[in-house]
Amino acid sequence: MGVEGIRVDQLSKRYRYEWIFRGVSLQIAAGEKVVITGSNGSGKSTLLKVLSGILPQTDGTLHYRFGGKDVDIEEVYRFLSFVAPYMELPEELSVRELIHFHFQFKSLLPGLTERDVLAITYLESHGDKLVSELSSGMKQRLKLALALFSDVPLVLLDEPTSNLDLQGVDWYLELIARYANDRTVIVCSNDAREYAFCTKNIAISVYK
Ligand SMILES: Nc1ncnc2c1ncn2[C@@H]1O[C@H](COP(=O)(O)OP(=O)(O)OP(=O)(O)O)[C@@H](O)[C@H]1O
Repeated sequence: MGVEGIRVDQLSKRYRYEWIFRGVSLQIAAGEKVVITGSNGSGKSTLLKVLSGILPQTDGTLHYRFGGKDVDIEEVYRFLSFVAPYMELPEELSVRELIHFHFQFKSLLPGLTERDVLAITYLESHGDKLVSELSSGMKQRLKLALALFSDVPLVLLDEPTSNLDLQGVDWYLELIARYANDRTVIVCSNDAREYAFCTKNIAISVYK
């Protein structure tokens, strides 16, 4: 029986002739908090996308085990939520509609309601606004809340505090502490504040 979490063996990714990372082997246990660090353009987002199953690797293998079962790479999206600057929200829905829509596909964490999601994101008075009408910080809070309030074992966060002010960063850290305790979190970041809770560091430069 495998260990709960993610196991990666000799993972490599190349875009045309450019190797982005080579020979990444690691084990991420269930509940572990991991940060991927590296300079701009070093491959953090690429590694996160490969770990999520969105992007195919060039070489190597990925094994996922969640809820006591091995999970196929094609099915892994069901077990994760993903926040990234390059992932857009549907702009034509209202905030309330988007929350309702999202939680038809992912279960809400037990004990929470869609109304709680609005309240916790401080968007109660903006529920009828279109997503396109939100400020960039409001959109980021909404993205983070949809991801962290989804009942999934794996949360992937690429630059989670982009567009957040200092208060927003504190809000995000509280959310992680309160709702992500028992879940695996992988953060791509170069901002120490947003990964202070991480206990394992994957430095992309090691795999060049
Ligand atoms: N779809 C693509 N096709 C070809 N090359 C790509 C593609 N996506 C990314 N790259 C290249 O892969 C390298 C790593 O990009 P990536 O976005 O993973 O870096 P990053 O560490 O997340 O950067 P940043 O800190 O700026 O967000 C860059 O050289 C980039 O140009």
